[in-house]
Amino acid sequence: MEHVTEGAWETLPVPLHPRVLAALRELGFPYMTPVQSATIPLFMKNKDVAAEAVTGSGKTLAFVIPILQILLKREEKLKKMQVGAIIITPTRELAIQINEVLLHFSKHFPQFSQILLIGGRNPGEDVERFKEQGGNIIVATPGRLEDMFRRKAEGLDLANCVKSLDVLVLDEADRLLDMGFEASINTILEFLPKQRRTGLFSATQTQEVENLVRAGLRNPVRISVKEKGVAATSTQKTPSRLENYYMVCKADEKFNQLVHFLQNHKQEKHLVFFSTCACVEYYGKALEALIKNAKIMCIHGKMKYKRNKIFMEFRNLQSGILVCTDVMARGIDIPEVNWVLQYDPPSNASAFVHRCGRTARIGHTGSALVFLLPMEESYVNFLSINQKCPLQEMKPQKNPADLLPQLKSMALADRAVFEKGMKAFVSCVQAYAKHECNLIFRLKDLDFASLARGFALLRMPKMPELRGKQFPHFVPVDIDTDTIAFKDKNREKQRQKFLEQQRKEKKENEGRKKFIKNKAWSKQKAKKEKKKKMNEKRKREEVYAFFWLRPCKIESLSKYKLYSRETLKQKSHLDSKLLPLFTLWCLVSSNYNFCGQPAYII
Ligand SMILES: Nc1ncnc2c1ncn2[C@@H]1O[C@H](COP(=O)(O)OP(=O)(O)OP(=O)(O)O)[C@@H](O)[C@H]1O
Repeated sequence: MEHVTEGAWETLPVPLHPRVLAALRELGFPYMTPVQSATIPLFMKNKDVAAEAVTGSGKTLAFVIPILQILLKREEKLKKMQVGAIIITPTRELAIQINEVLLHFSKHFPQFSQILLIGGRNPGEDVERFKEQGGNIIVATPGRLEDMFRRKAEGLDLANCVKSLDVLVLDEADRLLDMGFEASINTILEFLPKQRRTGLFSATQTQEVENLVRAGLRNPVRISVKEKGVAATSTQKTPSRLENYYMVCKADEKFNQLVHFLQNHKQEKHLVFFSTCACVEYYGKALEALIKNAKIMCIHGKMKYKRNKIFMEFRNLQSGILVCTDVMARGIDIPEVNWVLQYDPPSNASAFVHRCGRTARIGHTGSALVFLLPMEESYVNFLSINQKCPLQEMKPQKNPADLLPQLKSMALADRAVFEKGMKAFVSCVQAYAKHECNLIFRLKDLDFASLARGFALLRMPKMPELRGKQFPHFVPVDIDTDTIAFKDKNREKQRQKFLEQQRKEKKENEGRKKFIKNKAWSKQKAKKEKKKKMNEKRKREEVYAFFWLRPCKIESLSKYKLYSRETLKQKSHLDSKLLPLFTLWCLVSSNYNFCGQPAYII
């Protein structure tokens, strides 16, 4: 460990509280890491810091310790409901992890209350917990913290509680300050006092000054810490002890290569990253079915309540595979992860660094492997330049077992697998279109047929991105996929009921269409008849209007000559539009003559 730490804690210019030192001894950390020795003295003074250090280099303690020291130094002790420090981090798992690290220290300081505010729990319970135990130190995710500011009606005036704030920390700051969290972070920052210390921490720290100003940093000290033993000129963002590989293979070979790799690394601990939740669901089930004697777990952002349980369970495993999305990309500190496998490259380059950083932490060794399609190979060069992340090539296994037919059989046997595969493929194509490096990840050049074979699809799905395209190299399975039933009897019963309902509605609709069509025709016919009668009536009315001009008894009707509309037009030289007006004028002006002679009726 000495190769990654420098200096004992006692050498800090500002001595740490004895109980902080005691907690560090309990953890077995006699020495500081470079980022800790660089950041703690500055943060404990009135300095705002923007710290950048490689993944797994101890940034958490670099802000947890100063927070405790600052609160211990307060002249006016914090009351129960007064908030002295807030730590914001992008994911629930990371907030849970930081909260645990903090608890290890705050348990030595009973005068400080600490509260975890994250999604996936009942916000009303959070309000009650806060009112009951207070929250001198808050560890939170942005959405839930923002929500808590809006619960004054429930008796929690958080806006008032934070007036005593001394320290704000944004962990994984570049992620928190990007567009995804912009609204929440801006809302939260508006409630916080400007007079405070602010610290930003990340392995890929934001460089935009406006982001630093937005976060409320004043004359921040930028701390960019190298690993010990690495050349000062090195700008590599991944740990020096990380062995980073890439493998080039076609889309319909990737899954077989992945399974071959995992089957040959069974007694180890791996993270396997996919681009979407649906891919995690589909391939997680597939790996579970195809790789025997290995613990395979899945976690992604759309899971509501299982996430925490799965995360804690996997952390305690000696070996196993966690299939995940980027919800596990940043900050997660799982001991002894041997390999980070990226089945899908991440949507942005900084996520690549953070994913790799789940292994080779704090001086341990570790390896990472990213699968690239032939057309994506230039990503290697991009990573080397943009993220200072050098990769070595790993050749694909020659003739690995082809497991795709087994995956197809699973889909034919259970509609749940079939639907998961289709949904995963659609989500993968849609995610591909959103790559930050869209010059490398070009949707228009993607071989959809090969990709569909890699998903073991039974047929190509209907989706806008595929509209009008032909796939001669994709051979669909020759069955009507609507006949594939769910293995789960209840789900199949529901489906059949739904299909029956659809059939009935379709029949009704056809009947309705026919009726409407007939009705429309008959309506049209009736309309024509009506129009004809209307026209005849109008003619009569127009002329009758003259008839009324000369009040006479019905028996004398034969004496009157009835002008037709056309004749009236000719005689009066009036435009047909004006004729009704003229008629009206005559009625109104009781002018009984027409063209200088009494009106006649024929
Ligand atoms: N001074 C130290 N001595 C030994 N181990 C330490 C020390 N400080 C932290 N560690 C351990 O190093 C590991 C990584 O720490 P931490 O999670 O804080 O890294 P990080 O820089 O925040 O990583 P990431 O960038 O992924 O968030 C943890 O297991 C932690 O317990």
